[in-house]
Amino acid sequence: MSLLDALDRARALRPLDVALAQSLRRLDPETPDAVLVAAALASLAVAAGHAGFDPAEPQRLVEAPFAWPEIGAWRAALEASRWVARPERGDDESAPYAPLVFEHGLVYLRRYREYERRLAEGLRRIGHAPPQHGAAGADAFPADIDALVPEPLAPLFHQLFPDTASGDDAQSRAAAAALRHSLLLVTGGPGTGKTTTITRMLVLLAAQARDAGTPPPRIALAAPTGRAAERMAESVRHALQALTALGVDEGLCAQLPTAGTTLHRLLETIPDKPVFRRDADNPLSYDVVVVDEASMIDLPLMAKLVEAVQDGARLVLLGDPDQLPSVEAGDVLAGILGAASEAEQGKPSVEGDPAAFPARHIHLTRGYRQSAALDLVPLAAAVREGDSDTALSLLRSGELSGVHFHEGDVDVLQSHGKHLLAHWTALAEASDPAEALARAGRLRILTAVREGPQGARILNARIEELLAGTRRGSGPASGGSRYFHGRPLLITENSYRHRLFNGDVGICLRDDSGTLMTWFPGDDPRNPRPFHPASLPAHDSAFAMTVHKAQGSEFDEVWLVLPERYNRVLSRELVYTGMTRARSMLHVAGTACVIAEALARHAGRWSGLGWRLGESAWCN
Ligand SMILES: Nc1ncnc2c1ncn2[C@@H]1O[C@H](COP(=O)(O)OP(=O)(O)OP(=O)(O)O)[C@@H](O)[C@H]1O
Repeated sequence: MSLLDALDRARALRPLDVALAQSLRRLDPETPDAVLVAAALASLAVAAGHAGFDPAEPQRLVEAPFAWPEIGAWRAALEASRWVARPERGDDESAPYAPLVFEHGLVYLRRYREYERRLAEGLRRIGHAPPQHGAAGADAFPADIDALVPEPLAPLFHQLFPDTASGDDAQSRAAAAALRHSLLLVTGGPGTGKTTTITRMLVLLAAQARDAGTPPPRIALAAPTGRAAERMAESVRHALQALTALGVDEGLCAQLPTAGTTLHRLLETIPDKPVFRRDADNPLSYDVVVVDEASMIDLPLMAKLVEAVQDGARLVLLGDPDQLPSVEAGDVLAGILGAASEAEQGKPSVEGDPAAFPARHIHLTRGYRQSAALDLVPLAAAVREGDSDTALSLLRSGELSGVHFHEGDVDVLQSHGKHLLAHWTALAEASDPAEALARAGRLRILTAVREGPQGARILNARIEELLAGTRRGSGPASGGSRYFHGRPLLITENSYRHRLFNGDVGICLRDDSGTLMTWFPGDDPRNPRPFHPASLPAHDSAFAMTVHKAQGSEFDEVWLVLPERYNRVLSRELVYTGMTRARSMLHVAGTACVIAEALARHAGRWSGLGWRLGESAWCN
């Protein structure tokens, strides 16, 4: 039996992966099995979040033991195949007749290789163009931040960044760099001031335009999910309030947008098409595009975003590189950051050097949001570094304020049901939908997986049962309907018609007439938007949700529930992302063994973006 058939029989491949390989076999029955298997695995790799597949490590995709081709022979078969293109240079378009590309050790589906190439090209285009708004051209990192700030802006700069004088204020450094560079990456953990810094930078740009007598910069604030866009806009509004309180010119502050949008909305989706209205031929009419939660953006979306940024505009990407990468083919942020760091270390100046990747990367480390109630910093650092000994001893010590470890607890509903249930029953007692939504955000169970006893699906079903038990006898309307007063709902697909997006959470409540409606946050937090449950896009209960779905959200109290046994979705990024969703209290339930196994695993992805953006792309 061929390896392809063996993999298919063992259900190691998806039907789509097998269909791709079989179509190549049909078109050319002489196609070697090794090439067919590589095609199927390149397709499977995309579903697992990779851009391509490395034939040197097939077991990273398929754990079960198979007789994989010897790597030298496998590469030789790929190189000789008519189905496999081998572009000479990283920036050459690959031949359209070949469905596969073998490049820099990775086998790609052509479409994904092209996304990577187009993304690299787009990032270079943006980075190399001097920004139309603001001063262009600069030394990389002079010791004196003031040297980066044009003279007339200096007083405002010091008003916005009073700590600049200390010389090591990363926030002012980021803003000063942003004034001069078109492509800026600002990274840091939660609450390190990414949004605050960028808001101040945007005020500087507005001031610069005003001084120059040019129109104010057109600014877009966007994020991959509706919830993340909303949170970002909220942070911008807070930052602006703080600035006006500091005496910063209100007229300048008023020029900044105070609403965010999803990337899909920004780029303007076309129903049932994988392309957007906004693209290279019809670019976005913004001078500055600020995108939050960049770690969540997958390769195709990032490629399309970058292509739609007009010449001379700025692109500012904000994100936390230690969070989970996007579910879809990605780890795009990691690739860009890798190349940006190399560019910084290797080159004193990027101007005029076409080979260097022209991005500025500032990493913010000082946390400003830390609530006195939650001491997460040392634990998050140990998790990020994969140091399970330290993480476990911190968890066990009980010394971190607000952090509770329920070691070995595999059923939090059994052990802490009373506390948890009290929270959910209180949702039904809220005086109005806005209050109920605010209460719903106070506590959330986050799971690593969807299926299994510690998965979101079973936990939600059990919680519904428990709540039905508490409601029994409280009136005829409390019967067995899936939609009951006080049930929080999680939207699981984007619906532009409803303005509801994957990850949005609403709550079912009866209105004044007794009709059960589902309420979702609106533009005005005091006025949630009601929808009839039957009209909603795909949804689930939201008592418990996966860490993946919770990306971009925060809750006062998080219960991070890990599976009893190791599961391959576990990684240090997943644990870090789950923990850092907590604002004031974190509970971790799981075994030491599973935590150690999770922290040993890095959710890294196969991607060629790093080298493509680096110099090697130009001499491949
Ligand atoms: N330099 C500063 N001095 C004092 N407070 C600050 C400073 N920078 C940020 N903050 C405060 O820290 C909090 C978090 O800031 P901000 O929302 O900008 O962080 P963030 O990195 O964007 O967070 P997240 O990743 O959660 O979106 C805000 O309350 C903000 O006012």
